[in-house]
Amino acid sequence: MTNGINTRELILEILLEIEEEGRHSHIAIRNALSKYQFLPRQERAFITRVCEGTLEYRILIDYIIDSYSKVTVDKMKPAIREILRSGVYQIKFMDSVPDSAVCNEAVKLAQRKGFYNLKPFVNGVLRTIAREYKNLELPSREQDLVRFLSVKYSMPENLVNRWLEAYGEEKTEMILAEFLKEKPVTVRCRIHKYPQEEIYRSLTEQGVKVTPAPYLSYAYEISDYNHILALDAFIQGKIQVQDVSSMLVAEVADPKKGDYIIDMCAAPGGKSLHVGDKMGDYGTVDARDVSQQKVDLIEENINRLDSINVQARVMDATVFDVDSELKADIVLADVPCSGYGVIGKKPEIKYRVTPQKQEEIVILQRTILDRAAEYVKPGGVLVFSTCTIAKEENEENMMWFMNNHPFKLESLDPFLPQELHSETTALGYLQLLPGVHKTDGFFIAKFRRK
Ligand SMILES: C[S@@+](CC[C@H](N)C(=O)[O-])C[C@H]1O[C@@H](n2cnc3c(N)ncnc32)[C@H](O)[C@@H]1O
Repeated sequence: MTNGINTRELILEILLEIEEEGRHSHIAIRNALSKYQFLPRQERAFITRVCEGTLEYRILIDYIIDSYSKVTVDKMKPAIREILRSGVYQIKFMDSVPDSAVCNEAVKLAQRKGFYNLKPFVNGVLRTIAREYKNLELPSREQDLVRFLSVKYSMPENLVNRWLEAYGEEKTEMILAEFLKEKPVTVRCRIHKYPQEEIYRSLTEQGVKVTPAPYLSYAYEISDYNHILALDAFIQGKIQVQDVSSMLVAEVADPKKGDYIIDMCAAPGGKSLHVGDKMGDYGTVDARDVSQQKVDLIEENINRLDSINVQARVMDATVFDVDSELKADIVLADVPCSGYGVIGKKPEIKYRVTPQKQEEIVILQRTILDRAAEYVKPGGVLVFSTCTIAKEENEENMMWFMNNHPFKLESLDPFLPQELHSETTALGYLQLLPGVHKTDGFFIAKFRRK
């Protein structure tokens, strides 16, 4: 309890918002924490870790609970289920909290939420688990590889199956393990405007731990700070939060001063602002997204970065815009996708995509690619990207695009660091896999109009 706020209750509220109302975890956590700005850093870190960890390890946690509880997780009331899940997460993964404290807090919370009768149940299940979980065996790897990987790495079986098929056992296990590792935040330094040493100094003077990010010299990984909104380098628009994989899009697009660039799906503006920066104060980036709410996010970033060559507007990328026909030097199609590449940062994604939704996503992506193709001027470039590792959204869409539009793939190698060069990058595309590469899962293909 701090300043009248009960930490466990806040955790329960956040988890219910994510599980019951379908809110994205990072948004639910951010909203809750910004309501209670006065919470000390340690408490904020605890709340964030328990919420993220409970979600990340949900399948393993449910396997543990179901092994010791008479009532299975799927039959429990949502609040009791989340109290138990977050309790098991703390017992299994957080040495800093004594098991007895976890049990006591969970029982008190159940009572406060009106489940007086269930106090003995919560107490019994958690105390048994605390005593015995170390003896519990995982499903047998030899008898059922998919189930084993699913429980060990908390990944739904259908996704494990698909990745085993696409990438084989070794890479799949690397990907699964990587998703569970904690990730630092990556930022792009706006070196065209501010010397990198000045940015480094500003961050470290505020106590931030700064380390070089992989692949790009102007990217840093930052940690050990309370709130990014309080960092001078952020407030002054000297840095932009962005994964290195996403920064590679602007590298590959290779804009020239004065280019006209259409970003079909731009919010919150990461790639638009990056290509804008690469053109100095020249050229125009026409940053579009489907709703005013999304465009507001782009505008917030344009204002913070004081960018003069990026303009945001509402435009549905599936609808043909006659005024854009054959006009753009570069079109960015960073299409909506299943997001499997960023499961490490947004763990709820793994529980949400169904086969039907997967098919709908591919149809939407192809519609946007059809429109994007129409806006590229002869000799111009289309960069297609996603933050997923699903083949149907990446390589299969790329092949489909080549068969249906007068474009050819173009090598990415001149724009990528040597260590990312491969047979496919020489052809014109790159599939980044978490654990195999040092970034989120991400796909980039570069096409030039014939
Ligand atoms: C992967 S995100 C884009 C990230 C962005 N390019 C960046 O680097 O910050 C995909 C975006 O597609 C947008 N979107 C979804 N459907 C769309 C449509 N029909 N037209 C335009 N944008 C759409 C979503 O609102 C979302 O902002």
